[in-house]
Amino acid sequence: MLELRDVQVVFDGFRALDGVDLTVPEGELRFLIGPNGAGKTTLIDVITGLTRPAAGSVRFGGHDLVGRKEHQIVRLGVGRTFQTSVVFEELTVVENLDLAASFRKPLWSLARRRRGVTEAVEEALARTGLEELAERSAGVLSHGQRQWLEIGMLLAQRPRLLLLDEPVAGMSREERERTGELLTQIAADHTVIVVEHDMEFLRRHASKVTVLHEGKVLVEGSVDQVSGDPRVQEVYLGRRPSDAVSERP
Ligand SMILES: Nc1ncnc2c1ncn2[C@@H]1O[C@H](COP(=O)(O)OP(=O)(O)OP(=O)(O)O)[C@@H](O)[C@H]1O
Repeated sequence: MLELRDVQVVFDGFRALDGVDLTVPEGELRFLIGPNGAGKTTLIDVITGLTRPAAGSVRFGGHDLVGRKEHQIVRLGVGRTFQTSVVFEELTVVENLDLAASFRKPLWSLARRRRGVTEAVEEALARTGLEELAERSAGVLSHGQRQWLEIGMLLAQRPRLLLLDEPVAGMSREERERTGELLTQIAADHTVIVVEHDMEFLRRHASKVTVLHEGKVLVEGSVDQVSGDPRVQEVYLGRRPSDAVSERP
């Protein structure tokens, strides 16, 4: 379980997070939305140790995360994707997965490792449906396949909590659908937090949504509750039209 209490992040006097409380039980697929600058990425940065909060607590699986280094938080089972790609284009799909899997391991185990594909890599390939492309260079993947590879790289690190930043951005309709199914499958045995703007995607795949606004949790609930809430409609007015949550299909 992930639990944030009264988390504050201040950049040069500006409150990027202003008292965030958030509880995500184990095995939940939680979506995080909010207008530009609401604090979504900052929230992920705080959980993963990239940004240290000025106040508040972040607990995960019985551990206090505040003050820990990023790699220590990875070892506790927290993994994230970034908006920018971390895939090595000149390596194959399986080599990228293998490299990602080795990040969490101590050096001695790498030195002793047998040749061949580890169980974690095998599993990541199967889950993301990339088996057929395992030996292809990552540089030739389509945009969607590359995003799945990044999710696979995260899975290969065997995290318990996955934080995904806009995983369906730029994907085709069909790729978005597959990604939605993939996230639902992953959430069967992981806790997953997804930052996503695409309301149509949320309607199809989200059960619980947290809306951030000006560094605070504005509303939390089902997609229907959230999109029907006048406060949510108000904060999205005049912003990116694609974010207009009042639109109905
Ligand atoms: N390192 C930083 N230094 C100063 N200000 C920052 C820093 N990081 C973020 N901010 C500011 O904090 C606020 C929240 O930013 P954040 O990136 O968390 O928002 P977001 O909800 O992820 O937005 P977006 O949808 O645009 O990605 C913004 O006003 C941003 O300009």
